[in-house]
Amino acid sequence: MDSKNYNWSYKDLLFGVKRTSTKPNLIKLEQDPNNVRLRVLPTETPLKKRKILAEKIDNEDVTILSGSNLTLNNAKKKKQQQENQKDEEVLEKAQYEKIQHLKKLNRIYTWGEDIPNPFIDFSELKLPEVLIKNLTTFQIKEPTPIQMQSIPILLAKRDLLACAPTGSGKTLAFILPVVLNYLKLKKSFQRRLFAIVLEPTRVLARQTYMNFVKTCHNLPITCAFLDDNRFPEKANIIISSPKRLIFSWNQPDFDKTRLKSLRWLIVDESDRLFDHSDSSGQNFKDQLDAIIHECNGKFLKLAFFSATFSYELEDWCKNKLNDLATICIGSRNSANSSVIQQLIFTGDEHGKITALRTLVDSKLDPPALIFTGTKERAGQLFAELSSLFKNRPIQLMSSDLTDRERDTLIEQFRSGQIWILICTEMLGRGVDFSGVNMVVNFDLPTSVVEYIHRVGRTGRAGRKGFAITYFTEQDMNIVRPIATVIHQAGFEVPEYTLTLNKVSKKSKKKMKKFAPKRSTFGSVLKWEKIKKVKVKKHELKPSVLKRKVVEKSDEKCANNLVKKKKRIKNAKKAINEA
Ligand SMILES: Nc1ncnc2c1ncn2[C@@H]1O[C@H](COP(=O)(O)OP(=O)(O)OP(=O)(O)O)[C@@H](O)[C@H]1O
Repeated sequence: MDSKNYNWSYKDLLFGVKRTSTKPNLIKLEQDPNNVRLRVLPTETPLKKRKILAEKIDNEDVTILSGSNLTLNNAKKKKQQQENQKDEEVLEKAQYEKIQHLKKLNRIYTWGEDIPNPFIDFSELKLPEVLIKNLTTFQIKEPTPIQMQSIPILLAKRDLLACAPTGSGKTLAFILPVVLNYLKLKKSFQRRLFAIVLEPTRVLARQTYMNFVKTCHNLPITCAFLDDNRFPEKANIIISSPKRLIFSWNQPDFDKTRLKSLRWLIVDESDRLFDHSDSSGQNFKDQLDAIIHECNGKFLKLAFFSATFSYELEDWCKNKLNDLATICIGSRNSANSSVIQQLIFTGDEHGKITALRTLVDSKLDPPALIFTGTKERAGQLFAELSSLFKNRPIQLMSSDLTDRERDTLIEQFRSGQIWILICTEMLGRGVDFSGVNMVVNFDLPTSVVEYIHRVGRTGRAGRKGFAITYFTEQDMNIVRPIATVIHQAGFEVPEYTLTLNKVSKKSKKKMKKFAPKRSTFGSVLKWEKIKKVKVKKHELKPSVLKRKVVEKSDEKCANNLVKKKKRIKNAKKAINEA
């Protein structure tokens, strides 16, 4: 039996490639004329019935061995066994080749011992009816490549490090196995804390929480989003930022024994978490160590997901975890292949405004996200575009807004009420705006990782997207890596950008802390005017400030509010003096 004789047919999916058979794990033996399927009848079957059956089954691949035929001598039996073993080996080989072929087609690369095979169809997971219904409601019919591979690994309860492009469905790739593993628990264990999902920001934690809620609709699972300091009492799955989680554990009424039952710790956007240093100097590695120290249950498993690969994270996982499985979909650190990318030289900052104006006037395909390097520049650009295009719904997302205002803006952008959203790195990662048609990098991102995530806000869930990146004379020392990524994805870039000097380690480090200095553009005064109005609107009276502090019962929040108030006061003073 030669596996090459199999004539599998594959169909292209939104994300990947799938074999068309509805029973993917069964090799169709009938396709090979050399195959013989054996059917053994018990000896007690009457001779008459045996004869009738033999005549009835007019099928070459079925041989009926009657009871009397089973009285083979030992030599014949041995031969038969050898042949059976050979057949099994051939079948195994065919199965192995089929899986390898499927992995190759979907660009699924794995490392680790005994990696479970990817699945092809959700029906193979034997999902409960309710779950199937929930997925279908959200148009989820076929698994994406990361889901094909990560779900079987997590169902096998293995530690995992997974890297897959932006918008490729990583969230569901951990939600589904966590939910399925939970549903498999004995009823007596089902009332306990089962999984914690860590997200780098509140916006992302809320988004992932919403995805859990949608997936678990009508299922006996309680999910909670840790938005204040209280660790939810009855939740089975908690979604939080690491900082907020640690803070909630430090509350006097927190019962640490609850963490003993924890089975899963999922870290999303994991490379950013490893990279990130907050103002207190504490980085995520320390926070994660603290979290793992507390969650030291015997059965705890860890899974890390990200769109960009970090060697630091890989080293950490290899050192700390046993029996780690690693997945990478496509090439490491490359932009999503559904996005058409363009790199445009504009000379200087005024050139950028001219180019953007032409773009908005002619071929802007809303909804669009425009990224700037700092929140000040985002404000200036907002002022500039709002005065140029008075009738277009343009908005500004800024860290000065309250959580609620940010949530509202995101919802309005998702629903199409806002056409152009100007923002900073704050929305660069993880946020799922599945309908975004265009991303404009008004300011060149300072690293390839930043570029990949920003550009990944479009071209999600298999849709096409378009990304334009501007650069000026001032960016000549940092443009090369980004030009290389765009070029490697098969798009044209100005030839000279590929041969410019490499970015030194020192300036890479510096750029992580401070945005590159850029000349101003348009009229700064316009933004100052708008800001003044905004400052008035958001001005925090002492009574409001006090109430907010009490509401949040969070000393740090209070400090931040006081600092914010001081900043606003200084800004007002500066404006008045000017
Ligand atoms: N199997 C599927 N079929 C169709 N759509 C899917 C499937 N899985 C996920 N999606 C959709 O794809 C979109 C992107 O998914 P998700 O946000 O999980 O991407 P991601 O890989 O986490 O991206 P990022 O790295 O940018 O965070 C979502 O809108 C989600 O609903």
